[in-house]
Amino acid sequence: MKITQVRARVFEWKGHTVAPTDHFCSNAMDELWDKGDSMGTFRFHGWTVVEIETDNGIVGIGNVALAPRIAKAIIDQYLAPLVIGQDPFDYEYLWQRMYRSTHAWGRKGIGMAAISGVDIAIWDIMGKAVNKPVFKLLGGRTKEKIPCYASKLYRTDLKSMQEEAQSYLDQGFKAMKMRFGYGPKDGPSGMRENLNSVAAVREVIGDDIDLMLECYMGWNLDYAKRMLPRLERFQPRWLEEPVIADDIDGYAALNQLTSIPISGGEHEFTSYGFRQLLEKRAVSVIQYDTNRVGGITAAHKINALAESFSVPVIPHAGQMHNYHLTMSTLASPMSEFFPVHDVEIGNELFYYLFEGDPEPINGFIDLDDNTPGLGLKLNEQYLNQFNIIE
Ligand SMILES: O=C(O)C(=O)C[C@@H](O)CO
Ligand SMILES: [Mg+2]
Repeated sequence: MKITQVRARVFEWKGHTVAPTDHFCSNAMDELWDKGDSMGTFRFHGWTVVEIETDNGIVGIGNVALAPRIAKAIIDQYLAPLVIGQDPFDYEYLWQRMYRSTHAWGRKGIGMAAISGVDIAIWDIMGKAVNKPVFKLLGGRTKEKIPCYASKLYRTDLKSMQEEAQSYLDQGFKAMKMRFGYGPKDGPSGMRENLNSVAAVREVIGDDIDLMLECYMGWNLDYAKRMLPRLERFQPRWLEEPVIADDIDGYAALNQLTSIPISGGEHEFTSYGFRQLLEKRAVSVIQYDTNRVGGITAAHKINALAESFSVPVIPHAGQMHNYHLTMSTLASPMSEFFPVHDVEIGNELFYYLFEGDPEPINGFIDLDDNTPGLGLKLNEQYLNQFNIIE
């Protein structure tokens, strides 16, 4: 079997969106005097869809969620010529070919995200070619079904957050993640706001539900050091990305500071990046996203690495490209799940683009043993609501 064509298309949402309100979610821009559209650091309303065709008619589908127009240009100009004419089963060779030939500029960030999209499509082809789901190619089913946590609870008024938390309980979720709205610039009153929001959610969910806390890199080390002891009484399952992704020593300091596990890795790349995080004991939970970290080929290696350090892997986002990895390793006890709703941040855009993602039932998702590949196809229903760049 040979790869004959690589097609990268950008899908930009032009349909209805919900605008985030002020203090919706702390983020890395909050430290600057002129934050500009700071929400833009994590809001993305476009996606790259990669379709790779083979000479026996199989089409594999991959995706990239970051900087879609740049990802498309990288795939078109650099990556497609490297994989066309090659056997998709040589996935490790093809990964190294893409990684090494773009190494000067591509090993982290959007270069690696573009490689991820191609790699995911290659794994989809392999699954379809042998008529097996991708998780069977990665080691098979290690759990009856995958527990997942509801991930939204952006900072709004506390009553709305409480109602939202209650809705996840009603749907049977046993874990959920909330976002902080305030950071260092907001002083003691912002600290109080942050603590009040956690108290409000805990009040509704009680002590028997796991609660994860997300900073999205919107704090700094000093602020996080002052917040962590104050948060201990809420017993969070983890505190996520308190500082910017490059401050690995900061993560390590915070991870040793209190009983609260520090999580990260959503903005880290390849097994080399994760080896650093693990060796420095910088994170207690690993959160790569397969569509950035280097695809399934890289994520599979990181799972093995994490297993040897006894650090759980709970990938960012969930969604099919991550679920197959979670299903096939004991290193991964759980998945994230973005509730389906109107387009707001962009995380939920995935469901407008693709169909086939499993719906959670009572806080669990399952994968079908008989659906070959990743099990995704383009969702025709919303195609006319996207500006599609060929
Ligand atoms: O789900 C996460 O971990 C994210 O970081 C999502 C992002 O949209 C910020 O909340
Ligand atoms: Mg996160």
